[in-house]
Amino acid sequence: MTTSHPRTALSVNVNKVALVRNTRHLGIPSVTRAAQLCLEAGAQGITVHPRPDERHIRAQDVTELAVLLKDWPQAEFNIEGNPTQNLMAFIRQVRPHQATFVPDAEDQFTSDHGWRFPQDAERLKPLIAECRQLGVRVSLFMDAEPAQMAAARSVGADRIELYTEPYAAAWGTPQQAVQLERYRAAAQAALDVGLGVNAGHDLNRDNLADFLAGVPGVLEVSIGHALIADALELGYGDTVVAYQRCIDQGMLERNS
Ligand SMILES: CC(=O)[C@@H](O)[C@H](O)COP(=O)(O)O
Ligand SMILES: NCC(=O)COP(=O)(O)O
Repeated sequence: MTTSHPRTALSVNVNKVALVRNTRHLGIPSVTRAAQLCLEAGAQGITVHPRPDERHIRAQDVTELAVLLKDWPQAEFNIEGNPTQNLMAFIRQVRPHQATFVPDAEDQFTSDHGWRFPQDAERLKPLIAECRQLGVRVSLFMDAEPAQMAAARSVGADRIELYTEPYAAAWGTPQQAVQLERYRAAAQAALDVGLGVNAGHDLNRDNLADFLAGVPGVLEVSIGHALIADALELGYGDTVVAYQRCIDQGMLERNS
């Protein structure tokens, strides 16, 4: 499966749709319906993070989304998780476009840090190699540390995903410019060693444009928590359109 996107791609993370669904045995809201509506509105991809405790995305959701995405050949399926826990079984079964490796513990509240090198190198190398043999691109969830990017490349990753919570927490405060500079430098270091750059965690309609205006070469943002919260008010379609406008605004500012 191949994808090409001229602008930063929006991958909608549907974890939180599953979280609400799982509080009853009625199958609503539907995860596949949410994904379909987001894709119809112009989202370029769907992200899930099936955690080992299945608190939100379940194995069946991954299978059903993979079937849905066959009707959307230009859209990307991105599965996130820890490859030393449950992620690799999904990758072997579904062969998504992208696997995002995240170093979460089994009971992690939410993702809160990236891989660390050299500590994580040896256990990641064979898992990255296996994904690439399966035709699956690998992105490593990373803190905005420029010095870590060469090591991420040398273990065989195609891309990194910058963990954006520290930027999101600083947005609108005097620390915003300091954080943006960290992310700019980390993205540039990644680009310099041949890595593609993704970004995600706590991005929202307020902070997204400034991020893309300040950070070079972002190929994809994956956004879930804030986007699904917005969709409760605006509906999936209008929400995706609103996030695409933020992306366009950020890229316009970057290029002007
Ligand atoms: C890797 C990342 O930043 C997201 O996957 C985030 O961890 C979402 O997971 P939850 O929806 O379980 O918080
Ligand atoms: N990779 C980040 C992601 O998929 C969504 O993170 P969030 O927007 O739910 O914080």
